Amino acid sequence: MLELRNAEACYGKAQALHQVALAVRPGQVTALVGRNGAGKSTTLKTLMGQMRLAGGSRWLDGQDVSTLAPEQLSRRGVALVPEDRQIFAGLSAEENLQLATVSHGAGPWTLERVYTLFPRLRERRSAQGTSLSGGEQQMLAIARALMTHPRYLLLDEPTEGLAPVIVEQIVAAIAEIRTAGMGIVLVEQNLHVPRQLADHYVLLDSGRITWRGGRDDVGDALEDMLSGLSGHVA
Ligand SMILES: Nc1ncnc2c1ncn2[C@@H]1O[C@H](COP(=O)(O)OP(=O)(O)OP(=O)(O)O)[C@@H](O)[C@H]1O
Repeated sequence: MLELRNAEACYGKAQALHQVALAVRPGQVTALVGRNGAGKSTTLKTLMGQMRLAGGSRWLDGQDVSTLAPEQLSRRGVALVPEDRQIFAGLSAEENLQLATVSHGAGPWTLERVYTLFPRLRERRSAQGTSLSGGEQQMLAIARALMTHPRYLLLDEPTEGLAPVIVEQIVAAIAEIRTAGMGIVLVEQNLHVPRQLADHYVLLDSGRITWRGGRDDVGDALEDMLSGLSGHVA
């Protein structure tokens, strides 16, 4: 289990997270929802060790890993797919994937396995990062994270701005990864994608968790809370 216990995080003097408690379990998808600026990305960065904890703690499989750097957490099986994807533009799709192999070695995820998950990437394996579409870049970003052999995968708005047909492919891939036992945190601004995947929901507002519930608890109330907060929920 990957956990934050009463996590606090700050940008300079501005506190972005207040007492955030979150547990990510193997084989389950936790959806982190909330409006722009609510603290969703900051929560993922705090799970990944990219944000220093100003208070509280981070735990991985029962061990306090509050002071570990992102590289150390990556080696222990945590991977973040950032909102901007960070594809190496001058490298081919396959070279982007091979870089992860260089840094993390062989393991359960191989080129063959990620190409089976995302057949489009096999077709585009020689294409430069710059020539990939937004959807292909997102698939590549997820595939590259998988090549680090994570047990916990943190996805920051993986379907933002993508065509519905691509969104469905990414949703299907996330569902398959979950079945393989991955613990997943899915950040989204709306409920469309989480409704197809999430076991648990956490609503963030101004850096605080203001609501949490299971798949069966999600109804109009959460929809209303989200639309009341953001005004542009799908
Ligand atoms: N690099 C930064 N420096 C200063 N403040 C930041 C920085 N990144 C985020 N913040 C602030 O921290 C708060 C939480 O931002 P965060 O990006 O975590 O929200 P979010 O829910 O992911 O929103 P979005 O959907 O826009 O990505 C916001 O008030 C934001 O302005």
